[in-house]
Amino acid sequence: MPSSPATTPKKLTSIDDYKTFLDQYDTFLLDCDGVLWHGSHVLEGILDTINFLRKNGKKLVFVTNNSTLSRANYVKKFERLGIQASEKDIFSSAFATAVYLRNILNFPEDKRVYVIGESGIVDELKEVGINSTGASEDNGVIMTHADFGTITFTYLNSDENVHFILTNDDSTFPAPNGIYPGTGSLVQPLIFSLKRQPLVMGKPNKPMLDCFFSNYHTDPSRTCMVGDRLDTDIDFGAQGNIATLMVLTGVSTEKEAMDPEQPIKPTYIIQSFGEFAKVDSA
Ligand SMILES: O=C(O)[C@H](O)[C@H](O)COP(=O)(O)O
Ligand SMILES: [Mg+2]
Repeated sequence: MPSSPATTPKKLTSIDDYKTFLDQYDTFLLDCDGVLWHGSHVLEGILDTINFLRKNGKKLVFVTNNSTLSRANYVKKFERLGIQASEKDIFSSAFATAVYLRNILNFPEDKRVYVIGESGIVDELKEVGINSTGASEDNGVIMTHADFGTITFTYLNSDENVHFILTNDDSTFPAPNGIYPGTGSLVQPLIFSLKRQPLVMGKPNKPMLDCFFSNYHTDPSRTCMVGDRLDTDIDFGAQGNIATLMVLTGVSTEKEAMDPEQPIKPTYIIQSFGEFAKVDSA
């Protein structure tokens, strides 16, 4: 069950609000899609904000449910977009999935995973010595956002010992020209036909929580999760017992966050993470 502050989120609107907020935290866990960028389009003010925060000694860590790239390829994407990043500061749902299969499932060396998805999960599995394929002699099935054809159904339906794992189950994701169905939406026909629930790795679930908090040590009282989704990013932060800042440049809305019926509430709300660049020029 999500643990979240019952209090009403505080909306940050002035330079003084921004300064007071920033003074409270040393480490920021940054979601990527909908906070830093839409696809490969970096949002306004983000580069200046990142440079300003780092200039002021703040630590930035990237925590994304987007499993399309390995950490190594995320480093290349960050650099291409003008952001310095190293693999140790990147936590993706593909990395959390690989860690889970290796350390928790102790995935058999002689078996392979059937992946529906992109190079991110294939490369991260390879990093931990797990081979993947699209053939039939496998005993694990992982999906990211891609076509969930009948082969997957046949495979998962044939043997209940076949692990059914999702890197993430986001219902949608923010792209440069709109919001599109995410992994969680694309897999519904399979869940309905199989009458079986997958194990989900990404935010806000335990595999991603364990992957981050066992690999990255930070003072929770001086750490803040920044995200665009209430049901993944803000819930992830709440379960990690850290403060949360919701931006309005992605999927969740201020109305949803302020709804008295909303069980998962951010500590703070801001229009965009790029707003903090204004503190530097104030
Ligand atoms: O379907 C997806 O891949 C996710 O919705 C999306 O990419 C989320 O990425 P994040 O906002 O966690 O960076
Ligand atoms: Mg996001």
